[in-house]
Amino acid sequence: MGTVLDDIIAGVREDLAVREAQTPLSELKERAAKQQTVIDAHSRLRRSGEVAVIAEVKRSSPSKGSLASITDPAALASEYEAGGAAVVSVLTEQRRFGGSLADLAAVRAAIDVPILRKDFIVTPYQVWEARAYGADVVLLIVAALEQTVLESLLDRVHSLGMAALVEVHTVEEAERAVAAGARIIGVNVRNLKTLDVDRDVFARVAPAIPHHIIRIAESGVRGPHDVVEYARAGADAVLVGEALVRDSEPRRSVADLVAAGAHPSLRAIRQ
Ligand SMILES: O=C(O)c1ccccc1NCC(=O)[C@H](O)[C@H](O)COP(=O)(O)O
Repeated sequence: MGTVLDDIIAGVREDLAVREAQTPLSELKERAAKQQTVIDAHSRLRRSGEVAVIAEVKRSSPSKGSLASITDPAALASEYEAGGAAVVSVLTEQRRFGGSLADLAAVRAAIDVPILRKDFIVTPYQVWEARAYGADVVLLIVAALEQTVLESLLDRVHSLGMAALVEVHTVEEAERAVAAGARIIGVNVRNLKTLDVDRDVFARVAPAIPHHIIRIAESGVRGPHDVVEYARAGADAVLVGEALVRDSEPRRSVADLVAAGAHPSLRAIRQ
């Protein structure tokens, strides 16, 4: 029996085959050429003395089922932007997360901060899709990719002027990400094979990531306290989904997380 991650990727590949049959790569490239220039995510994610917040648009998940209906993803993303999010993450996987490329396009039309296409990217076609629908950053999950595929996808992303959030869960995966040339590494404290969340994973894995690489703590943020804990363990940024989509005041909650990450007590640690 496959892991949750294997099952998700099998579904992603089936859906991808349908889209590839419907939309030739040449059409995606034409659409990509009409997009505004890629927005630089690096400079937004590493600000001296501050922890950046990546706020996620996510309707459901394998671990929690339905989280929020999110009838207007653009309106939610605008709230995140107004609250001070450095980057907005949009889940585009449909089967397990309820997302779509239409969500990505709608969010792109509404906000000016960089957008992360959060999906299970296994082919260059999906990188072109991300750019064609307005993303500036894509997620590459080390556990889902052979090393040579990871390296060639990273090259494709960088050649388009985009950024890649290279996601790891173990020290070994972090070493693979560094060897592949990752410039941004996210430590997901959720094990994508078991779905267990263990916030201590970040502190164990982060030391394997050199300081010139941006370090992001992904998952398990419940409020400002977790931002501070991740910052103390070396995070440049945090990625937050569930806590924000379930919140009745997402703008204020993002602002609270941003304020926690900018607290003067963290400056000494982060400079
Ligand atoms: O969220 C899941 O259940 C999940 C399962 C399998 C693969 C990926 C999954 N989630 C993606 C993420 O890692 C999160 O959306 C992201 O890090 C935010 O996490 P959280 O703040 O805990 O919602």
